[in-house]
Parts: sequence; C-alpha cells; structure tokens
Amino acid sequence: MGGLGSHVLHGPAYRASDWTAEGLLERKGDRTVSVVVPAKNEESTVAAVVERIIADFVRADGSGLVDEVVVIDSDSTDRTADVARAAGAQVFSANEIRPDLGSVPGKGEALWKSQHVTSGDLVVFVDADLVDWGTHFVTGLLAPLLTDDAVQLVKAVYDRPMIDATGREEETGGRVTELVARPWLALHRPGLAGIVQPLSGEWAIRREALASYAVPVGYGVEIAALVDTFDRFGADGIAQVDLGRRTHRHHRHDTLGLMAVQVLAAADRRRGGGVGGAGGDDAGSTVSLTQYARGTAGFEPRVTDVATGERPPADSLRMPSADAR
Ligand SMILES: O=c1ccn([C@@H]2O[C@H](COP(=O)(O)OP(=O)(O)O)[C@@H](O)[C@H]2O)c(=O)[nH]1
Ligand SMILES: O=C(O)[C@@H](COP(=O)(O)O)O[C@H]1O[C@H](CO)[C@@H](O)[C@H](O)[C@H]1O
Repeated sequence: MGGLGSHVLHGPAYRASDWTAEGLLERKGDRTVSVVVPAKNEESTVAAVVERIIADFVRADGSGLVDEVVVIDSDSTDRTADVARAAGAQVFSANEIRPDLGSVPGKGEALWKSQHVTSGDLVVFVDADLVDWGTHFVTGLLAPLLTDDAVQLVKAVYDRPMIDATGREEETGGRVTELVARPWLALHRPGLAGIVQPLSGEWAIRREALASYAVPVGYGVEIAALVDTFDRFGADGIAQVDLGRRTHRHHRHDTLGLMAVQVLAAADRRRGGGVGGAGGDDAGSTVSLTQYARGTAGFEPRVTDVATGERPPADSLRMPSADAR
C-alpha cells in the first residue's frame, strides 16, 4: 500500500490491525525506534502512556519494537517528571537540552530538542494527555515506515470526540483543525485535502526527514512537518493510519486562539513553498494576540505574546564538544 498519493480522497490507507508487533519486529532489522512524549503538566495521564508503551514494546535486552521511551518535560509545575520517570521513561527537561541554544516555551521546542537526546532512526510522537487510546497507536504509526521506504511521515487518524466535564460526548474535537488548518490547506495545499487529521499529535517520522526541517517552537510543529514533507517528498511521502478513537484533555477556546496563531504562523511561512520554513533560528520571535473578557469597566483586553519563531533544522547544528544531554 502506498502513502497519500494512492489514497488522496479515500482517507487512511493503513489500519492499526494490519500489523502486529511481532510482524513489525521481523521487518525492523537493524533500524531503531524512539517514542517521544512531550509533556507539560500531565501528571495525571503521562504514567499510563509511558507504562503501557514500555510494557508492550520495550525489552531489557534491546530486542523490542521500541528502543527508547523519552518524555520531554516543558517546565511542568506539577509532578510530571517524577511520575514519568517512575513509569520507566527517560525524562529530560526541555530547557536543559542544548542549553547553549537557549530555551523557549512550546511543544515544538520540546519535539525539536528531543532530537538531541534520542537516537532512533524512526521517531514516534505521542501526546502525554491521552485518555482513550491504545498501544496499537505505536504499531499503527510505525507500520508504514517499516514497510514502505517511500513513506517519510505517518499521521494518525481517529475519531476524536469532545468529552465535556460531565463525561458526555459533545461534537467532535479538533477545533483548530476544522477552523484553521483545514481551511488553510484548502487554500494553499489542496493536494493535502486527503489528510483526515492534519494536526494529530500522534505521528511518526524518519529522523533524517525531521532533522532537515525547521521546527516551529509552538503548536505549529504538526502543520509544519506535514507541509514540509508534502513539499519535499510529495503525497507518497505521507501515510495515514486509522487508529480508531482518541480522547484527550481539551483546552478552553481562548487558549486555542494562541494555538491558532501558531498554526497560522507556521503555515504562512510555508505558503510559497520552500521546505523547512524560513530557515535560521528566530526561536524568540513573538506576535501579540489581544483577546477580551468583560471586566468591571467593560470589555478588557488581555494581550498575550505568542511564540511564533522556529528552530533551524537539527542537522544544521554543530554538536557542542560536551555531551548535549
Ligand atoms: O509547551 C508545551 C505545550 C504542550 N505540550 C504537550 O504537547 C501535547 C499536546 O499539547 P496540548 O494537549 O496542550 O494540545 P491539544 O492536544 O489540546 O491540542 C501534550 O502532551 C502537552 O503536555 C508540551 O510538551 N509543551
Ligand atoms: O486538532 C486540534 O484542533 C487541536 C485541538 O484539539 P481539540 O479541539 O481540543 O480536540 O489539537 C491538535 O492540535 C495541536 C496543534 O497541532 C497538536 O499539538 C495536538 O497534539 C492536537 O491534539
């Protein structure tokens, strides 16, 4: 089965049930696999994510499907790091990785820095706030990369219902997907109309491809990787796998406004093509977003400086003489 090119309008070309871990192990050969879990204040869910993946796929003698599970902690103020470490993950604080390059807040910063403390030829990203999910997410995401050399990036596809405070399923999730990412793709990359979940936080990629991309420091990391892969490798470089259903912790709408700025900023840098965004390291760039809430004196502005910068391709950086860890 091919990547998106052979299934542009038919959604995911792969299903999680297509391959078992044992079957993929036979295809793995000498390739290595890193699972990276970005986490910010996820003490209530990160342990289950880490423990289940380690239990199913990591073996002490290194013969398992997954070679390392790494949590990148983004300045959590709860016990995320301790809980993740107790669950068996290697845990790194994002701001302690490559301190020579400084540190900025953001999910993309965490994923970019993970490249400096992991070694897998294939990298699987899994959010730390997952609630309804399964370890078939890992096998499903790895299968296209282990069985089709043309595939560079694998995107998860799933039902993603919004669960309200009472546990009732409301409308489907993916609010920034539906209101920002999909419209932008329709306008500027119609060839990606077949991507069902362009912003899915569960994805897998060949290290070599990721290391060649500039990486937005915030929530633009997913749209950037998708567009950069499409621009460089075409539709056949992208595969989608149906993982069934996923629920996670949801942000309030106003917080998603910040995410929307970051998704748009990353996409707009790529509007005219040119893989890897603008290049260079402007990680500290920000844009002011003004939102409003009614106060005692009427509607009061609330201004947030949103990080819209990008890190340069990891393979463009000289490693310091000392260990980067
Ligand atoms: O600065 C950040 C922001 C988010 N995250 C993690 O990235 C994943 C996705 O973020 P979030 O849940 O906020 O996004 P959503 O899935 O709600 O769009 C989660 O595991 C977060 O803990 C992170 O590591 N650093
Ligand atoms: O898809 C989306 O619209 C956002 C928000 O999802 P919800 O509206 O909270 O279900 O969530 C995704 O987008 C982020 C930006 O790419 C990713 O980092 C998240 O992992 C992903 O869940």
